[in-house]
Amino acid sequence: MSKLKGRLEISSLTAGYGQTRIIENLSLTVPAGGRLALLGRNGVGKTTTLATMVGQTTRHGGSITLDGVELTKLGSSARAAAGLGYVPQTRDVFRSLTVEENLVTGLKGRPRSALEEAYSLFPRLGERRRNGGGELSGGEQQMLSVARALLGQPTVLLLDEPLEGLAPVICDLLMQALSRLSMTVILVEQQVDRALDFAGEVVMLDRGRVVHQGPAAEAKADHALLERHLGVALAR
Ligand SMILES: Nc1ncnc2c1ncn2[C@@H]1O[C@H](COP(=O)(O)OP(=O)(O)OP(=O)(O)O)[C@@H](O)[C@H]1O
Repeated sequence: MSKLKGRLEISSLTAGYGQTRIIENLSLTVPAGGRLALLGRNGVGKTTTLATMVGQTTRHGGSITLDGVELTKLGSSARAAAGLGYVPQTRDVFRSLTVEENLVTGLKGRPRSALEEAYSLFPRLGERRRNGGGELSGGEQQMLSVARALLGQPTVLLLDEPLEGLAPVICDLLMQALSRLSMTVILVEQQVDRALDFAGEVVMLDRGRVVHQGPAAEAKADHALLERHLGVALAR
């Protein structure tokens, strides 16, 4: 049997935009198949952390390895080829292409029959395969964005606020689909309760630095911790 892939290790990472440093000396490890919630108040650097992993920021120091392969020396497309899948906050949907055409752009050389994986994960996309990307609801666009990333068969999936602006029933549907995945996932999310239910581990950021790291279930029960670092009060 082949060894499970997708061990991500970030060590002393400092990065930002040009000379502006947003994340400082950030270290975290996610085991192969692990699920990490990356949480923090607005503007603390969560998006910047994910964007740095995929090579879209200025890195000032530190390393990022995926299964021992140093990613920082690679460009964005080589990182994707190495196994990183990224669903940005902006939802990567081509509005002028149909759902199916959008999905085809994610095939990365795989046969067209692989599209059935996307339709089986999100039957709604199958029903709307001939609709334009611009005609979709916010929830359908998010499904499309996630499904397209998955068609590339990533070993690590990076999700930036996938639930933003979605109705609770659609959030349920999306989280159910995500919980069926077996790869490594880093989830940035403002819906703290859902993120902690999904993840095994949590990392909390404040002003670009790690201020808490530990099991998600313990964090969920520690209301003082959640209040201190996230400013949220979950229902008891
Ligand atoms: N392209 C950019 N150029 C310069 N500064 C930026 C850029 N993008 C973000 N920033 C700044 O970096 C800081 C961190 O932003 P980031 O989007 O990473 O935070 P976040 O934790 O993801 O916040 P949110 O929850 O609001 O998405 C903010 O001060 C933001 O203004």
